[in-house]
Formats: sequence, C-alpha cells, structure tokens
Amino acid sequence: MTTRAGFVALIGEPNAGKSTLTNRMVGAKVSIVTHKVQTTRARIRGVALEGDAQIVFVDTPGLFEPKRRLDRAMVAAAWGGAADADITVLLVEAQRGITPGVETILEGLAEIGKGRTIALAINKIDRVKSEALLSLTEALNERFDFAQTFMISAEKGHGVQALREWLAGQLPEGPWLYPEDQIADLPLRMIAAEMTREKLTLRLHQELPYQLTVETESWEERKDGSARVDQIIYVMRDGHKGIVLGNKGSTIKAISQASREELSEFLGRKVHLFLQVKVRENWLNEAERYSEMGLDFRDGKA
Ligand SMILES: Nc1nc2c(ncn2[C@@H]2O[C@H](COP(=O)(O)OP(=O)(O)OP(=O)(O)O)[C@@H](O)[C@H]2O)c(=O)[nH]1
Repeated sequence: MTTRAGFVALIGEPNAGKSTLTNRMVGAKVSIVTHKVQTTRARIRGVALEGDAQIVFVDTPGLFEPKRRLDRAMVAAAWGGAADADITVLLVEAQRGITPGVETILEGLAEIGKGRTIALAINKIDRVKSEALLSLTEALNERFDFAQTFMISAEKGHGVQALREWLAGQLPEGPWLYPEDQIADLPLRMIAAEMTREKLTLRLHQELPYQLTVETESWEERKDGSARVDQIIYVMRDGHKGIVLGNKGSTIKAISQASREELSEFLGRKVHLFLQVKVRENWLNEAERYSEMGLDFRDGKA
C-alpha cells in the first residue's frame, strides 16, 4: 500500500480555533490533548489518520505574542514551523475578518509562502451570513494565492472532513512518521509536557519570554503501578535558567509539585516527576527537535 505522511502547520491568531480544529481532525483518541490543555504550545498538536495518510499537525509557537515585540530572528524562528511544513493552513475567524493580526500573517505569507502549499480555512462560519463569507473569501484570496479555500466550523464540524481529505491527498508519498502503535502514546507525553509548561507560565508570568519549551524525555511504567516521568525544560539563555530554578531551587520545586499533582490526578495513579533545566539556544531547530521525539526523517526534510 502506498502511504502518505507529512506535516501540516496551523497558523492563525489566538482564538482562531486551532485547538478546536485539531481536536476535530485527530478524532477521539488524541483529542484529549487539546481538551485538557487550553492553549496549546506543544510543537506537535496531534496526529490524524485519513485513509492511507498520516497527518501530523504542528504548531507555530510564538508567532503571536502580545505585549512583546519580536525581533527579526524570533519572527523567522516562529515562521520556521510553517516554512518546514508540507502544508500550511491559515485559519481566519469569519466574523472578525481581516484584523491587523491577520494582516501581519498575510505579510508573513507573502515572504515565505511562494511555492508552498498554503490553504485558507475560514472558521466559525456558524457565526456569519453567507454573503459576508463570500466577500471575505474574495478579499483574502486577492491578498494571497491560496491553494484552496475551505469554509468550516471547527466547533460544529462543518467542512472539516473535506479539509482533512484534501490535506491527506496533498501530502507527499512516504512512510508514516509515527509507527501506528506509538500514536496512542504520544498524547500522554504531550499532555505531561504541557502541564509543566502551563505551571511554568502561571508561576513566572511575563518574567520569562515565551522561548521556553518542555519535553518529556522518558516515561517509565513501574511495577507498583506508578509512573516515572522525566522532563527537560529548555530555555534559550543561561540567565533564564536561574529564573526557572528560583532561589535555592524553590521555583522549580513548586512547579514540579504542581505539575506532578495534576498529572497524578489525570492518570489516577502515582507519578514521580523529575525536571531538569537545560539551555538550548536554537530550540526551534526542527530537525533536532523532531529527531529527539523519535521521528524518522526522509531525505531533505526538516
Ligand atoms: N462559534 C464557533 N466557535 C468556535 C469555532 N471554533 C472554535 N470556536 C471557539 O473559539 C474559541 C477559541 O478556540 P481555540 O480552538 O481554543 O483557538 P486556538 O486558535 O487554538 O487558540 P490558542 O491556542 O489560544 O491560539 C473557543 O472558545 C472555541 O470554542 C467555530 O467553528 N464556531
């Protein structure tokens, strides 16, 4: 059987519906990821199967960071996720139309979008009248040459299957990126990483810039029914390390405790959580990150 596989980057303003759409696309098995985690920052949002195709949805963290001016390098890094993806889907909220935020994305697309497969999905169509949809579609397509336009309601499910089938058909032929039996495992690690990330964000507020990521390094099921989970918090600069650790390690301790409790409650069993802070200057480097997640890479990809 010929299989297809690849990455689909979902871009759009905060609240555009990226999480809701991913939920719909990946189905019940993986949707737990985004139900639990409100604002997804994980690099991989979920994996969907459609016929013979495996669609890996990836995120573009930091593309929008209100209150923070992004420098060029950061913007470039944030766009990296989209640039490396096989397909990019821009989600625009039907009732909000071309906001200044959408303008910014369109400008970004003009720079990186040439020769790439970029689709437009107008979301929340349940909120507007069809005439408004048509003029918005026209206006957006005048601004960028989208490969295809979809009208969807991620929440109600309208148009989602058509988008999914189209994405599957656009992906390059190749072996699946995740072995089938690993797909079920993936979300749990992601959930765990996301929990820790959320605790970090809550605790550090704006103190730390967004370039911080959490990865679940290992997950070990123990005979006594508990789980040992090792995570690494990657920061970009040495100085950030101290902030995460806190005075005499007080911050990381509190974060670890809060995250462990939540994970424990979520799993319904005991969890031993071990956190480590490491500096990784270019953590957005796709190839490195993906290969650490155990992914195989085809030649020339990421
Ligand atoms: N009416 C309506 N609401 C929707 C639809 N899709 C998403 N929403 C709502 O829009 C809000 C934001 O959706 P999310 O999926 O969290 O948006 P997001 O883009 O993932 O947001 P961030 O992760 O914060 O960037 C939620 O309250 C959703 O329920 C839709 O098709 N129709």
